[in-house]
Amino acid sequence: MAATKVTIPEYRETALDAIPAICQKVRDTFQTHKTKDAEFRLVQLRKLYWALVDLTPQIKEALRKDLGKSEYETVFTEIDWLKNDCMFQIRHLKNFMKDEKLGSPHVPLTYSFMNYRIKKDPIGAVLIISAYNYPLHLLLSPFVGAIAAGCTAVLKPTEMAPHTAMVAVEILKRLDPDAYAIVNGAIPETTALLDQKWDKILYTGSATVGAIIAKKAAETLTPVCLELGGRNPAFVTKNANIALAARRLLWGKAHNAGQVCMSHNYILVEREVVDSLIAHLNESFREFFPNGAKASPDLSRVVNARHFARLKKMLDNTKGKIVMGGQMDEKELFIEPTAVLVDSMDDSMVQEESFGPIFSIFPVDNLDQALGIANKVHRTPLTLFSFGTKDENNKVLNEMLSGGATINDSFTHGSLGTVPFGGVGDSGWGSYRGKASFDCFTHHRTVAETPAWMEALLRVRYMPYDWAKLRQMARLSETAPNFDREGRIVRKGLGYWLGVIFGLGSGSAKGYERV
Ligand SMILES: NC(=O)C1=CN([C@@H]2O[C@H](COP(=O)(O)OP(=O)(O)OC[C@H]3O[C@@H](n4cnc5c(N)ncnc54)[C@H](O)[C@@H]3O)[C@@H](O)[C@H]2O)C=CC1
Ligand SMILES: CC1=C(/C=C/C(C)=C/C=C/C(C)=C/C=C/C=C(C)/C=C/C=C(C)/C=C/C=C(\C)C(=O)O)C(C)(C)CCC1
Repeated sequence: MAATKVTIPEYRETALDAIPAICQKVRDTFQTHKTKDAEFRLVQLRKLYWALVDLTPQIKEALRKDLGKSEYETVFTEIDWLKNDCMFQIRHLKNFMKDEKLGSPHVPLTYSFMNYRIKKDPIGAVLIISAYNYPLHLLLSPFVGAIAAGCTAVLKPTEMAPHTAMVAVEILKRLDPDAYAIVNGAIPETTALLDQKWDKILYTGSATVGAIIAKKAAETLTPVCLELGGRNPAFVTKNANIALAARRLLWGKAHNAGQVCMSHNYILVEREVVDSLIAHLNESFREFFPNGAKASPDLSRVVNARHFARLKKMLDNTKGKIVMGGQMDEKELFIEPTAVLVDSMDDSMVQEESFGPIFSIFPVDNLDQALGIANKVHRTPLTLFSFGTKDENNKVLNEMLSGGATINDSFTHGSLGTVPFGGVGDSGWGSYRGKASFDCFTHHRTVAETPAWMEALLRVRYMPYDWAKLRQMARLSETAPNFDREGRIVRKGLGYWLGVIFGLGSGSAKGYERV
């Protein structure tokens, strides 16, 4: 069957002077309360699902043009991913929206008639700004959460994937035009958007720009969810399955040409197994790319000449030795998955975030040294990967913090769209995906309701104050401590029970025996 010709409109920035009105409309629509209705949300999610199906040829073509992304990866990690996002929210929305009743242990007996509950309110009109590496996924995946939560939204796709940005415009045309809008452009347009008042901003991109967004949002006390990058380490000990570690780590740097904020920047490997790791990396390379990486239909290209130059500079400046790959072609924005054996952690290959198909390998004496180094390079990376024994993997998890982590693989924790995904510290604030996407754009409002018949029971809170009533209430709600003043756990001894029986004890720590 002949392929249907696909046309994608030429990229056009949104006029700067049109931006305030676009944002105002979205804010006004939120105030109509129509997006709060469950049926409205479901219809929008269903429309989005079918827009993804109907515009599949355009999406594939746009991603091919923007990133040389293979059709396989486009379907796997953009189209199917987003369809699954829609289906997950559609299936669970009514459940997520339900009030959560608060009972024991949050609400003591004395307060139990006041119907304490958590009501799920949409946070308002939100702004979603996204990055280039999964240009549709990173734009629409949070958006699915915003629709499900009942928010209105303005989307700002990355200008670095212009074809995808224009397909996103076509997708948005299928949804409610008053509730959702798209603004295209780069820094001036994003700055104009940030000048508007938002109820929440979700930003995916570099830490440098993340700081600009957070600072601007702070001026109006606007909450932000930041999905940033990091210099992610992989730990490989001599007890790991080295062939498996090599194959899985190579996948992490070949997938989307390593333009994955979660992929490893450097591998810290115990000296005894360095040669074996390199040999297995090369073996896996030949397996993945039997006709060479350049001829492979599966390997994406680097997004643009600026990022190509950035990656080339990292390789040009390294004092290390290339031990896998190394080929590149500027005309095609092609860089082979490339490993560099370095002898210093000051090397350009370690100090900068790769965000491409290149990474470094640094030999270490032991895991303690590896953890010391990794904590110095970046104390709170987005991810880490550990290949070792159970104890070694636990040690890595205990002694280094990261947004997410995968044991014995590359970013499996981030390859599933239904579990929370996010950074920590300077690799990100907040998370989304699955129920976390709904929660990200939802205000969890505690609500209580006091029945009129309770008035007599509430005497304790009214003036003139009555100490007897207070003591009575305290007796009902107080829990006696099972610890002493030194913080030691104590268990009830004979003296305590005799006290209780003969009315001498008071339920205090008096009469307890130390364990
Ligand atoms: N944690 C996560 O989910 C992800 C994080 N990233 C991180 O993003 C970075 C690469 O993505 P890029 O698209 O290059 O990020 P970027 O920060 O250059 O651009 C992201 C967005 O910010 C806007 N922007 C750029 N400069 C701006 C400025 N001065 N003021 C206001 N807005 C501005 C862009 O138009 C774009 O929409 C890497 O550091 C990577 O680690 C990328 C993908 C996912
Ligand atoms: C085949 C049968 C079976 C078993 C199947 C199994 C176990 C399949 C496992 C598949 C896995 C683990 C697939 C992994 C896929 C990874 C993906 C899609 C990665 C996606 C990465 C993304 C989207 C990255 C995003 C990056 C971002 C946001 C960033 O830059 O930060 C059975 C079930 C056993 C039997 C039937 C046959």
